[in-house]
Amino acid sequence: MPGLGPIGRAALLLDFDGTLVEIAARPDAVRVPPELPGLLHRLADELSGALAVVSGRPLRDLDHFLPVPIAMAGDHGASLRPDPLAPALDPRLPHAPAAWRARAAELAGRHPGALIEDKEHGFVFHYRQAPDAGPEAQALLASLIAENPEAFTLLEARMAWEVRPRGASKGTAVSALMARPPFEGRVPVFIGDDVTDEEGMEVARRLGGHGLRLQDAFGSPAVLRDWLAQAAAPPGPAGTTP
Ligand SMILES: O=P(O)(O)OC[C@H]1O[C@H](O[C@H]2O[C@H](CO)[C@@H](O)[C@H](O)[C@H]2O)[C@H](O)[C@@H](O)[C@@H]1O
Repeated sequence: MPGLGPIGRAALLLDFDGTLVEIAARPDAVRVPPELPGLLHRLADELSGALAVVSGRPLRDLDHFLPVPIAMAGDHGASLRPDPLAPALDPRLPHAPAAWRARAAELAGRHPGALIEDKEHGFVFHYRQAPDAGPEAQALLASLIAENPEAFTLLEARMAWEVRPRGASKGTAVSALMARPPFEGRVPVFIGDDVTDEEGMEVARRLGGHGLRLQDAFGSPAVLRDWLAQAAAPPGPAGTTP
């Protein structure tokens, strides 16, 4: 990738869905290339640990898809685990009322293909396989959030609407990561594909780094993975991580 300077000074902050892996029909149908976890592990080693996946996904999903000890921020910054070997930090954010989720589930039940994904503090209404449900879901969730707009906000994602607590975002995750070793003092490079990534990109730029939109800088997750593979040390014998 042109113009970023030596990779060794960077702190890499990578979105997951649509950036490291291609978008799939459902959240659980995402395909992780078998070499990706090992590649991220090697890159993290190369950067003395200054690599984090910063995702809207819960940490449990990230651990499932990427079973390697790297820093992670999940739930759009609401779950932060800067030290891969320590428990996640507890940001004390509010939890969306069960009644809101029940109303959303009732709407999803009327639209075959729509589904609800639970998060630690909120939930997502996915309509990729039920596109007609999108506007109705947006209206319903906006009306629910209007009951407590100081605590929750509605986030537009790719063919999905997410009820998210205020007080955390990919921007807050980037700030928190960059304020501590091994990220501190490095040049943040945030790479994402979605509107939900813009706050992360903005903070990376504000800190003197780069906020890159995958579509403009790489074109596709496969091209990004190739670039990361070139930046990483080669795998050890039989594909093991050195
Ligand atoms: O921040 P990210 O790592 O990009 O996560 C954003 C959301 O990604 C997932 O949903 C999206 O990807 C699904 C699988 O490709 C796709 O089916 C769905 O339509 C997309 O919205 C994930 O399910 C969410 O929890 C993340 O917040």
